[in-house]
Amino acid sequence: MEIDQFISYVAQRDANEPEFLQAVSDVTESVLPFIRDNPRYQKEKILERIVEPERVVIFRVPWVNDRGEIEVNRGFRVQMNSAIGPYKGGLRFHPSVNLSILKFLAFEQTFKNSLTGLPMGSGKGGSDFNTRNRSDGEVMRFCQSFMTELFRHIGSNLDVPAGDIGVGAREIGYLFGQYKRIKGSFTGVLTGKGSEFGGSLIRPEATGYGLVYFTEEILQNKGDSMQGKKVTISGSGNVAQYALQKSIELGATVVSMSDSDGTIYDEAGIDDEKLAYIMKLKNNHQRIHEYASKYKCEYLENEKPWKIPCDIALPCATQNELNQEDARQLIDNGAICIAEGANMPCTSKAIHLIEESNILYGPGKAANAGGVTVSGLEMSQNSLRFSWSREKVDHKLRNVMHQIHKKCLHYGRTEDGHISYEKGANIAGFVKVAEAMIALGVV
Ligand SMILES: NC(=O)C1=CN([C@@H]2O[C@H](COP(=O)(O)OP(=O)(O)OC[C@H]3O[C@@H](n4cnc5c(N)ncnc54)[C@H](OP(=O)(O)O)[C@@H]3O)[C@@H](O)[C@H]2O)C=CC1
Ligand SMILES: O=C(O)CCC(=O)C(=O)O
Repeated sequence: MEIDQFISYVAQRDANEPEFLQAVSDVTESVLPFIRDNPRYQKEKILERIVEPERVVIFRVPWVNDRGEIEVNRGFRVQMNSAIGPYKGGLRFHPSVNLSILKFLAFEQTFKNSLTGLPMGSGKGGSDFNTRNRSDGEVMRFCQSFMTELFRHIGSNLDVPAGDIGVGAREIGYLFGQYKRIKGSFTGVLTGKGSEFGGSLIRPEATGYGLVYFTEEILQNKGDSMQGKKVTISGSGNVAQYALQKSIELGATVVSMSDSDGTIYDEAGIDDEKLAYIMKLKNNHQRIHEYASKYKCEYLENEKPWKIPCDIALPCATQNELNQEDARQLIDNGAICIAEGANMPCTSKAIHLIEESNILYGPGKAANAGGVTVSGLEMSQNSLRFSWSREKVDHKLRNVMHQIHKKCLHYGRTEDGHISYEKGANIAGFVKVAEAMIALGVV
């Protein structure tokens, strides 16, 4: 089968799902030639099966706001693939959430979770609920209503959600509280929990730290490192904050952060004290432009950070935030590496340009796998009824990122001898799930 043929087969069934089609197309480009060389995957129709979620649940989420009015949101859970373990993946609360976005995220999660080497299948869920400008009481009532339906579809051996955009420690706490209340039992049904009630140390830091560990791996493979590099980061949420913290710890200078209103450009570099201010700001749902007023740096209203000259760009906000033009600008300004903290932040055209330009590219499913890795470790600790130290979890995280890098090298060599991390991550993620699906029969 040709790539175009397969994409039109998927497009016929999922015509109104552009983000999902984009993710499928990116993966198919790497995986289809590999399948041609291994015809049993074709005979078993693995690709046709892997793009079809095992189950999708869509539900009504009615709740009462602070003015006593009823509001209604839509809830989703996409249970994508359970061949190698229980469904696992975050919940996103953002007004843009729809089925296409959640299916692309769940699809990416299939390959990412496989790459970690841990026994986790894939899923993703969420709601079009906007947490911005909502009181804690409103967020709590929304989360309770959301879980009042979701609880019947999840379980510690069935489906274990976590956070994503708009779902942090506060939301996970409310969701877990409601699950525990309805079920009357205390189980590890969510990850990213507070450390007081079963959460793993290092989970908040894990995606950002893992991203920088992976970036350091791909640089070291070229005899280079983060030391002394100028880094631009987009976003200012969970992933961005800890990517920044680890980058400065490894000797880099980070000069930007952003939110959906604009970008701050601090040429002097954002140090630990300034980061503490950003954490306080963002964790209180304020805007990043406040930083520019306080530290008297440049604020680029309604702009992304990609025109700022840098060595390394770490997109950590959202999908399709770095397009072909942005990639061109980064390359022309001398960037040597782009590694994805967000899921699918680079458009397909941007990826093609980056790969053709031979600068280093760390695809999200490898580079941001640290978050779900520590979620997997949280599940292990919950099963053991035990908590590991920060050092132990961090050591395991670092080792998983090292192993993911090795898998990318193994499958990522191209005909001209260079390493495509895109190809390597897609094929390495695919093989484990495909083998499990074959072993489990046609289910
Ligand atoms: N949390 C995790 O463990 C993992 C997260 N990821 C991915 O990382 C990315 C960031 O997630 P996370 O840090 O957890 O989320 P947060 O909600 O903590 O932060 C999201 C950040 O991205 C910005 N943002 C969100 N949507 C948009 C948009 N449409 N345009 C511009 N900026 C936007 C937000 O700005 P604003 O405040 O203005 O909304 C905020 O700064 C996502 O792609 C997520 O899927 C990947 C792996 C694991
Ligand atoms: O920790 C998890 O289960 C999922 C994290 C996540 O949503 C992701 O990897 O995109």
